[in-house]
Parts: sequence; C-alpha cells; structure tokens
Amino acid sequence: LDKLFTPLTVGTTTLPNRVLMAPLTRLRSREPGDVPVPLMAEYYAQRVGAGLIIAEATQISPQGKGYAGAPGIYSEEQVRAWQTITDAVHAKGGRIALQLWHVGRVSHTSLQPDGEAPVAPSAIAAKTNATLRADDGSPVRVPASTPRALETAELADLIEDYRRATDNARRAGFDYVEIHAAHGYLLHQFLASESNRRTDQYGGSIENRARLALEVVDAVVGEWDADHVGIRISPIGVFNGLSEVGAEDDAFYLVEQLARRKLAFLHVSEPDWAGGPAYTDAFRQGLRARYPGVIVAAGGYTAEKAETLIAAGLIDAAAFGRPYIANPDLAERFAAGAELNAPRPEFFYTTGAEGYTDYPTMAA
Ligand SMILES: C=C(C(=O)O)c1ccccc1
Repeated sequence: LDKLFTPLTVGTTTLPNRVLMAPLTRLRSREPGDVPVPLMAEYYAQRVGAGLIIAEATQISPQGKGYAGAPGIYSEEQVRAWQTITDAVHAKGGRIALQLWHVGRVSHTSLQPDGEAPVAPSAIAAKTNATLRADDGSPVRVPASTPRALETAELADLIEDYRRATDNARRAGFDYVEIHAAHGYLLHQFLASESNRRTDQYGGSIENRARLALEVVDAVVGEWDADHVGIRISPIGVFNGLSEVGAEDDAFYLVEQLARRKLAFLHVSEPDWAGGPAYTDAFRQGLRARYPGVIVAAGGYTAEKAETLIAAGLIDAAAFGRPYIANPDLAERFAAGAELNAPRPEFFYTTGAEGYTDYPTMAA
C-alpha cells in the first residue's frame, strides 16, 4: 500500500497521503438555524489522519435544504460555528474542505422557506425521500415534494448563493470548497435529461444541461481561485431516483469542460456503492484521457482497490465514507494493516455522540 501513502499536491497544498474522508451527512446540526454544534469539532478533529477531510454536504441557502439537521454556510452564525471546527482540525495538523450543496427537488415543503415548493430545473418530483427530524431527534423519511421549475431569471441569484457560500467557507477557515454536482441533487438534476426538461438555454443539449454547473464552477473559482475548488460528480449511476446509466458521452463532455478549468480536484462518486453498475476499465480510461488533473474516486472502496487504481494511473486518491465513520484513524489502520471497526448504521443520522465520536482508535 505504498501508493496510498505518497503525498499528493492538490492545488497549492500537499496532502500527506491519498486516504481522504468522503463528505458524510450526519444530521447533527442545530435547528432552527442549521448551525454546526461543538460535537462536530470533536468528530472532525478525531479524523485528521486523512490526507484531506471533505466535510459533509452543507446547504448554500435555506432553499437548498433537504434534510433536517444538515448544516448551512449562508449565515454569520454558521460561519462562526464552522470556524471552531476548522480551527480544531488545523490545530491537530489536518486539512478540511467544505462541500457546497443545494438539494433542488430532494426536499419537502416543511423544510422550505415559507413552506414553499422545492425548486428544480423542471416540475418533476424525485422518486426519493427527504428527511425530517422527529421530536426525539431521529430522522423521518418522507416522499420528496413536487418541485416548481426555476425561472431562467432566478438562476443568477442561485449562482450568487454559491459565490457567497464560497466566500463564507473561505472566511470560516476551510482549505477548499467542493461543489456538489452529484447524487441527484440540484446541479445533477440540471445535468440529467430525465429531470431537466427545460426549453431555455439550460435544457436540451448536454451543452445546455451542463451550463448551470459550469457557471457555478466559474463563479466559485472567480470568488476564490481554481487551486481551492473541487467538484463532485456521479456519472452513469442511479442516485436519489435519478438514473444516468449509459450516459457516458454526457459524462465525457462535462469532464472535458471541467478539465479546462484546471480545478484542484475532480471527485467521482461511483454508483456501485448504491446499487448501480460498476465502472468498466474503458470508462475509467475515458475519464483519465479527458482529465489529466487530480481525480479522487469514491464508492465502497477498499484500500487495495484504491492502491491498484492509483498504481494504474486511473485515479490519484480515494475518499472513504462509512469506513471513516467507524474508524477515526482509518488511514493509520490502513498503514498498519489493522482490523477495522464495523459502522453502526442505526446512529448514522441521529443527534448524539453515540455512534458519532465514540468509535475507538487502534490505540484504545
Ligand atoms: C449528501 C448526501 C449525498 O451526497 O448522497 C447524503 C445525504 C443524506 C444521506 C446520505 C447522503
């Protein structure tokens, strides 16, 4: 496993290893206000052995919320709360990015400002659930509400929300931002023809369907710079009721356009962790041929799979989700060839310390 433990330069920062912590929704933030809580600083600081921590999906506006307990990055109170988290991670020598999120149609009227309908490229309901919070703090899954289609004139304000969120994340001390364009959320809803039936310049051809994601990338890069910006995509998979199985040409177009932006990293979430088809070597070769920059892969990876694909030059790093939930010292365990703790899914989306900050390290 030597490839996994060789440094990797991402933008202007060199990561000490290629074992990244994937963005993981954990729903521990305080409502009302979508404010990170102090327990989150302990949780992230426990995991500083990761070459880079990509913190959980964080909504850029109240409208971008689809899960009760998910944090925001649109208010000063949230910025201050995130600052304590990035300080805790940096104090222990770690690096941390924030994933900028707008759920689009994967939401519910009860989570939306003034009980409004969620917004999306078209008024097509997602075949998936949104998540509310019961009085005891436990998650309650409800069918996503039918969205309203965004007016063309509203898109400039949406792009401004991403720009402002980027400024807030930089002020909160993050080392990077990662634009969430994967998993059936807003930017992915625009990319996929199944969810995007628009007849304006944001719908129809893949050039039009990719337009919003690329305008968001350009606004975020314009606010910070390319060395501090990544993007997560989930090509040819099935996520949150959205299927792009077979849409390889769409994926290749998007990746070519992203390569021109010379971002810090491209993060690809592979579908087989969520029941979709596994990537073929041909598809991986196709991605690499179009994207010479840093590629981070994710989706049910093991250390061995990551090592093999890094050695083959098809990826540069891997992000680990559920293993990092259960193993704060995952990178150290990989290096030592140690056994891994098993995750306890019953605590993935609850509100307390149990199943969050109480997983033991090897030393324990
Ligand atoms: C932000 C998520 C994603 O990217 O899939 C998410 C949200 C809730 C539960 C699991 C994952």
